[in-house]
Amino acid sequence: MDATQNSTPFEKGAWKAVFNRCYQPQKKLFHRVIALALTTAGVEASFTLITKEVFDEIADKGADAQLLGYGLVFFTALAVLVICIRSFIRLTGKLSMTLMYELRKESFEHLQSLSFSFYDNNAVGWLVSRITSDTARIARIVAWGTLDLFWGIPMILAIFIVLFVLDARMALIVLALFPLLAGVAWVFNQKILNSSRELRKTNSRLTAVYNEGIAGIQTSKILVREQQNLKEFKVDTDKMYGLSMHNLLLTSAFFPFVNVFVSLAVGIALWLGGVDVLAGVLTLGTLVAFMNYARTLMDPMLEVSETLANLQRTTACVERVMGLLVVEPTIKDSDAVVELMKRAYESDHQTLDGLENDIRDIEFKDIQFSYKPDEPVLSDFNLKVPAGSTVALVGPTGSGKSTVVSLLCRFYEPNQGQVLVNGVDYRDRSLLWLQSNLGIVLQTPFLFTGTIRSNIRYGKLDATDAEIEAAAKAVNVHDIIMGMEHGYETQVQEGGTNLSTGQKQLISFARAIIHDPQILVMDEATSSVDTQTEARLQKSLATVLKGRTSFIIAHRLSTIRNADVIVVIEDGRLIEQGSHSELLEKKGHYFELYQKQFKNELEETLLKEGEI
Ligand SMILES: Nc1ncnc2c1ncn2[C@@H]1O[C@H](COP(=O)(O)OP(=O)(O)OP(=O)(O)O)[C@@H](O)[C@H]1O
Repeated sequence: MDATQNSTPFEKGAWKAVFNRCYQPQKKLFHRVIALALTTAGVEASFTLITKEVFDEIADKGADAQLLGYGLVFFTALAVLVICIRSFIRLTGKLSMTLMYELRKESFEHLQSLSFSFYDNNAVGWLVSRITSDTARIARIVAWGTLDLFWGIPMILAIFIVLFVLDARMALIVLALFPLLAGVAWVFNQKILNSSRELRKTNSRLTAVYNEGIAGIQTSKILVREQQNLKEFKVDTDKMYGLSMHNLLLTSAFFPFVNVFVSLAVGIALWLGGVDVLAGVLTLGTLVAFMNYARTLMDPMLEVSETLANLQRTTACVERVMGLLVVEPTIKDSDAVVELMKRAYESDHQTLDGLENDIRDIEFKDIQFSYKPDEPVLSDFNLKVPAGSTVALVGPTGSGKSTVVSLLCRFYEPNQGQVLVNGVDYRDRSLLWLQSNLGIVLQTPFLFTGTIRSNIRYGKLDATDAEIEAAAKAVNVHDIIMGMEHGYETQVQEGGTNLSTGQKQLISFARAIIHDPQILVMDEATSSVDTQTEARLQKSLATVLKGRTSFIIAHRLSTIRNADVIVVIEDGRLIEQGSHSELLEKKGHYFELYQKQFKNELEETLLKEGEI
């Protein structure tokens, strides 16, 4: 199942699912919040009854009225109320934060397990919103909504019952007004709901404009787009302002309306009750109780209707987050492999799946692959590589070179055909075994926030400092790191903005080889590094590639020339394969490519080497 921006697979039962997920691990906390909500409702409702008794006592006994007992009960109830309020604020806050943490952790862990194809369909910004704002909203509404509903509904019921017990006729008259109030409140809520929805949409657009404006500031400046950006930004901010004002007007009209309405109910109670008190059929205490309850009833009613509206407003968030959590990774270990891994674990086998660890050869056999149906990217792709060889993948842009290495790394799996490791389909081996034997250097190096040391350690979490330095030395970046003020402890800023692309590239190279992978995948990316870094990379390459099976998307002639096998790909097909001299001799596609693309580079190199 796929959770894309445009569709959520969880249309029904999303609330039930999210509530179960939240409730099960936090049962105790939920029960405590519910107990506090019920106690608070009971205590609050009892105040009016105490007042009634005081009035009746005074009306009955005049100056002889005994009020001390009532005072004590009143203060005890007050003390209990204060303790309840303090406790529910603390516990509901704790519940809300715990739920948010758990939902975020679960979503994040789940996202990490998903396959690349999932990320092809879901933008990063959209996913970040799900993990941050949606989870926070859900946690808040689940925790505080539980409190409000378990306080509000029992309170409303208790007041209804007391009013009927006190005087059924008056209770009916006062309560007859409430369906009207509920109707008007519903209309207001719908209007506020619609305008809030529109407001949120505009806000998302505005955030996107902000993001683009800031992230793409350099491009905007170069293209002199600032004025246009400002114009677009103004349209959205004006709309946001208008919608916010509309929302404010609705809300500000709603509360005075509610107040007028409640006062009307209280006035009717006063009028009818007053006549009855004068006629001696109603006690003064009961009249006061009626007026108080009619007023008090408003709070739980408003709270419950607000909570229900919030639940409705949050349904879309719940569907999105739950939709995300039910997406299954498309690439995972089969049941048979899981069984193999279980047996290997029990027998303490050296590899995760109990099969041989040393890679002897890798073969792409009759591979057909497409990212989207009916748009083939690789067709009839066949290639067998003995261990220890360096394979250079060359070909025009978009020909399928990166796709070949994505399939090798099992980021995607072939639609047809097989990738065989030692003659065994890699789907019959543990995914973790394969990926822990891979070292990857991408075209655009990515470093995490943290120190340079921790970034290299990502490649082998238990690496010692000596191993980290050895890896850095192997790729010729040790002296660059030592030249920095804080050496290996230098902090890498978000996105590695305080390092040059070349430095990032070399550090990610050290990270890729620290765990001594059997297979190394490299996107050479000469375009993004300066000549000095290129020279460093070049120097280290011979040592690093030794004894490994390497797949290099090669841009540099020197790498291509030194590769054991050059594979020429065009339109997703392997059209030529051989060593540099073999392919030149053949005077085919590689020769043509060489003439067009690499000859200038070769001449420059030869000039440098003084050969001509
Ligand atoms: N994630 C993806 N989803 C859909 N199509 C993709 C995806 N990645 C690549 N493609 C398409 O597959 C084809 C091959 O792309 P690939 O990146 O493998 O080519 P390449 O030879 O590595 O190109 P370059 O040298 O420019 O990096 C291209 O048409 C590309 O648009």
